[in-house]
Parts: sequence; C-alpha cells; structure tokens
Amino acid sequence: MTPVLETRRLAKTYDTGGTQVLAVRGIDLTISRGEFVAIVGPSGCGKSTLLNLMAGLDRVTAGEVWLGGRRIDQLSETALARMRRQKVGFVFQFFNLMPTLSAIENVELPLLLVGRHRKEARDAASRLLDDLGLEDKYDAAPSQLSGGEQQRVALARALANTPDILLGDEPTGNLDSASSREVLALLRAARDRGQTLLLVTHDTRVAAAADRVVTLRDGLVNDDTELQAARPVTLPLDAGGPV
Ligand SMILES: Nc1ncnc2c1ncn2[C@@H]1O[C@H](COP(=O)(O)OP(=O)(O)OP(=O)(O)O)[C@@H](O)[C@H]1O
Repeated sequence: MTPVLETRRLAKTYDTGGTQVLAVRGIDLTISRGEFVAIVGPSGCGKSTLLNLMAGLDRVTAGEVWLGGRRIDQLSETALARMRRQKVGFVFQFFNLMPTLSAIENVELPLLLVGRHRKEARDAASRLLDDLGLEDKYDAAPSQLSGGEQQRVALARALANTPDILLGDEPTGNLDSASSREVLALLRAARDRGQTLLLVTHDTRVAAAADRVVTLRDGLVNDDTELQAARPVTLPLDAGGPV
C-alpha cells in the first residue's frame, strides 16, 4: 500500500502564558492510499491538533509530516497553501462555506484557484453537485440550505480538486441524524471510488463506517484497529436506510 500521509514522531506543544500543553506527544501514523481512517478519543486528547498538523494548517513542534512522498512540515506558508489547494480536501463541522457565494460558486472556487478555466470549473462543479443530489440548489446561498445540504456542498467543494486525501474534523458534528446518515453514506461512496479519507470524529457511526480506527489518549496513539471489511454500503441519499 502506498502511503498518502505519514507522520514521524510528530509532536505539538502549545505555550499558553507560561503553561505548556503537550497536545501531541510523538505520533507515528501512516495513512495508505484508499483507506478510510477515523481518529477518535476523549475530548482534549489531541485529535484536532493532529489533523491540523497533518494538513499543514498548524506548525509542528517536533517530528515530520509527509504528504505524497514529500516532507511538508518545513514548507513556507505560500508553498503550504499551494500544496493544500492541490492535494488536500477539507470538511469541517461548521461547513465553512463562503456566505456570499452560491452553492455552485463555492464548489468552483478551488478549481478556479488552481487555474482551471471558468467553463471547465462550472461543468465539474455541476457534476459534483448532481452526484451529491443538489442539482436543484446550484444558485442557493449557503444560508438558504439546510445543514445537511451545506455539508454536501462542502463535500463537493472538498472533492473538486480530486484531492490525494480528504480530511474532516467532525464532519457530522453539527448535523441531525438523518443528515449525518446522508453525509456518511456520501463519504463512504467516495471511499468506494478510491478516495483516501481521514476523519476526526466523536460520532460512533462514522467510526464504525471506517476501515480503521485510531484512538488517541493524552496526545499518543492508544489503539490502532482495522475493522472488518465488506460491510454493506447504503446508497447515497437513502437517508432512511441503515448506515
Ligand atoms: N491553540 C491552542 N492553544 C493552547 N492549547 C491548545 C490549543 N489548541 C488545543 N489546545 C490544547 O491541546 C489539547 C488538545 O486539543 P485538541 O483540540 O487537539 O483536542 P481534541 O481531541 O480535538 O478535543 P475535542 O474532541 O474536544 O475537539 C487540549 O488540552 C487543548 O486544550
């Protein structure tokens, strides 16, 4: 299996007014191509910190982060931003859509930012929104969409650049259970098409849908378990069915 994302003895210490918080204390983790990995653990164990370090959104205190065979923890801010635009997709708990842009403009944006032509970006964004069941919501503003619809737009945006890895911080954390099921089914459908996924979650259903669950405790990996393969996948948007 080819590693997509790898950490080596990764550590992060926050200094808060003289007090040091050891948020991540030496983590070795390898995410292989095509894996769906959930990171779980009690509040404050370092999940979001780890994800942010792996995404190059926060600076490491010690250790290394490798993405697609390239060491990224020492890159400049400009190089990191370019790397994120080209290689990483993000979904967050609070969707983080641009409020003044329509659904389709939100999905087009990452494509335009990497220099794709307007027509090409529009076609790709339409296809993604159609795939996620949002064919009648192209022109809606985020504020006109339900939480589940906003997260589907965010997912379309995250997948627009066919990222090497999709990173999520509590992607179902702000959704009702029907919308969570929809979003989870879409995440699993992305995995079934070969998308690599790494999600931080408190949601046991998200963890149960993963191929592998990494449990953190006090800034360290406490457990790393492969789950049984071949669980049935609910069709996307079949919100009523089991996931
Ligand atoms: N910017 C920061 N400055 C100082 N301390 C921080 C900062 N961010 C996180 N921490 C601390 O680092 C530790 C790990 O936090 P982190 O947010 O990574 O945990 P988490 O497992 O994601 O928690 P939760 O499940 O509640 O989101 C906690 O003790 C937290 O208080």
